Amino acid sequence: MASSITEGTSKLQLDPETGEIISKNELKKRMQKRAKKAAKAENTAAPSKAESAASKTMPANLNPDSMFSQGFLADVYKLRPSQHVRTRFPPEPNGYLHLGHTKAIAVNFGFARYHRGETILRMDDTNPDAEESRFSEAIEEIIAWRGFTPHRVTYASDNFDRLYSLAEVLIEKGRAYVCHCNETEIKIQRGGEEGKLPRFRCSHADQDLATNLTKFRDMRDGKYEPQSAFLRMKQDITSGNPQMWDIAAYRIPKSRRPHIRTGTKWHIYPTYDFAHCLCDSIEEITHSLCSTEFITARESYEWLTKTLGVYEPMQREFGRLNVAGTVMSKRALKQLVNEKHVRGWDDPRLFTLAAIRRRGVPPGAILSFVNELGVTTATTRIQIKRFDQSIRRYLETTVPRLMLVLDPLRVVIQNLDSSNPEEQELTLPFSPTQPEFGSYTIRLTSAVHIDRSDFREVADEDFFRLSPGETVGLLQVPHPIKAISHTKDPRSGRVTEIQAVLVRDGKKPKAFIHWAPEGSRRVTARIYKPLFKSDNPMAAEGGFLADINPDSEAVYPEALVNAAGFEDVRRRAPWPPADGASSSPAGPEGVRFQAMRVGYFAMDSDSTDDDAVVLNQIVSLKEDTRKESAN
Ligand SMILES: Nc1ncnc2c1ncn2[C@@H]1O[C@H](COP(=O)(O)OP(=O)(O)OP(=O)(O)O)[C@@H](O)[C@H]1O
Ligand SMILES: NC(=O)CC[C@H](N)C(=O)O
Repeated sequence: MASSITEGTSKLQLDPETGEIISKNELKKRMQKRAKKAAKAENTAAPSKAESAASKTMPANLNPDSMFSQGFLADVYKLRPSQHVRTRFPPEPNGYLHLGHTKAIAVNFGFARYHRGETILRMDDTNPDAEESRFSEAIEEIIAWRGFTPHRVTYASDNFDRLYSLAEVLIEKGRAYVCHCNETEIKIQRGGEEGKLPRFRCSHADQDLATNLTKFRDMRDGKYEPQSAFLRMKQDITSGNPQMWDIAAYRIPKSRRPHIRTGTKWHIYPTYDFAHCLCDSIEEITHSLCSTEFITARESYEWLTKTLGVYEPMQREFGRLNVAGTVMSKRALKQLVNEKHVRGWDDPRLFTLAAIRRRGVPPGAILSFVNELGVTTATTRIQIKRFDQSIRRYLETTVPRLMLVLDPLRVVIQNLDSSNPEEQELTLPFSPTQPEFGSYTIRLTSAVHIDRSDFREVADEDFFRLSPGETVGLLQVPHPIKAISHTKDPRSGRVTEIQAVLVRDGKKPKAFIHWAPEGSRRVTARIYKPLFKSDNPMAAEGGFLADINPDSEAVYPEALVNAAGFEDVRRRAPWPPADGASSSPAGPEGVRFQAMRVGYFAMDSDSTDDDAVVLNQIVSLKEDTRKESAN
């Protein structure tokens, strides 16, 4: 009995346009009808539709190695075919990592793994004004969640003593000087406002070595006011590359804020341009892979290691990953959090990695998304829906299925045969295609709950679900039900209950709907839409806050899910079982499932130990084409 139900329902298909679960034949008919209609409307397809169609046909799990075995990253390796590859991922601990960073993580960790090398996670902590320990802790933790294990975790500040000595060496080589010019003076030296006037060096560049050394030591010893002196590298002021115009190596920060690791030990801090390449050199990085905004910095990177005669790593740049329809800048995120437009840095509507994790996206899905995009030197700007589509594809075969009724409406089945256990005890598979996921039991009770949207008070020939006098299948139940009457709340006019019967000898219904038996577990379900209305919130009229979509979160506090099935899914979490998250303890978000006809869900961290379960929708089951412009 159970197996015949399983077989029967595995032939049912989701109508991607209406969200209904219908028979294969019915779907075929509908598809033919739509194809005819589409053929008539030829040449009218918008580019965004073409993009989404292309992404739908993309294979779910590309060979993860192809990113390294061919194309840009293979060429990078050929430029320096090292025996022992060592890369680094160098975030500044001044905020939370976001979706864009996943590309840099995948590139650096993946490149080293592919070449049997190793990756250092280096906190680029050269600016005490902006950095906090909580960010470096969060970065370490989220990298572990992504499934990557750094060879070592280092800090640029580990090398502060060494960097200081190298700065003195640079002075001794006559390739650095202490300068006291202000911003306006420097601008003039660099060709004026428009950069068209002749460039020249200031008189400080002519100071002798001893003066420079003394002044630099005075800077170190706190004898200069903030911004009254800085160490400049003596590069090539005639170069066409502004990164070679005697850029800063050491500075005295404006605020005297203690450093997260070295406290008040230092009055001076190395700049990115001085510290980054030298930390790469000290750590013997072979391939320093970063995003393309650092291309112009490559010349000074190479100049510095060469001039100092230290080990020379190779820097190469890949295109950034930008996401349309959201904000990722730290300043904007901070404002959204501080002004409580969202629940926090990990609000599932944001694109920080913490938010993506909380939403329930598995780390494996992120990797497969980056693989799909590939790596070149071109910037990739993706729509949120492309990311969602990739996650959907990943989850389709990796998580179990349950039925979740968001907005329950009670249906009394008048003629249930309680003496016939076969009619009541149903065994449901967790997946129609993955028998190893197993099954769970559900009881067809004399009253069940369906979703309010699956009932219409007036029958309509285009509505295949429940309406008076019409039949509909309950997913996995052998016989369909027919609505015979319903009651309403006289004040609100809302339908309160439906009376129905099982139709034991009728035709196969055209559509099937999900349901929950009496005694189901009540949960709160949160459904998300994009947080912003436009594609480019930062450019929106009135600023990004004015662009917030007021309907970005819908909460269903009375949702119902079958208790036994849910408990089993929860007990066996994380789903997918081997998703790369093994180095980090499984959080509530590992409890993932497909709610049939509704979407993919994961348990939220707001769920409490006393069993109040909150669910987040990870992604809908299909792209929401009604809100094309908002995603
Ligand atoms: N959108 C992105 N796409 C690809 N790589 C990125 C992106 N943003 C940052 N990276 C890379 O991640 C690494 C660490 O970056 P870090 O956090 O210091 O950058 P950032 O530019 O300050 O980031 P943010 O976007 O948060 O301001 C760098 O190598 C950088 O090239
Ligand atoms: N070269 C790089 O990877 C740059 C890293 C550096 N933390 C930054 O400012 O983005």
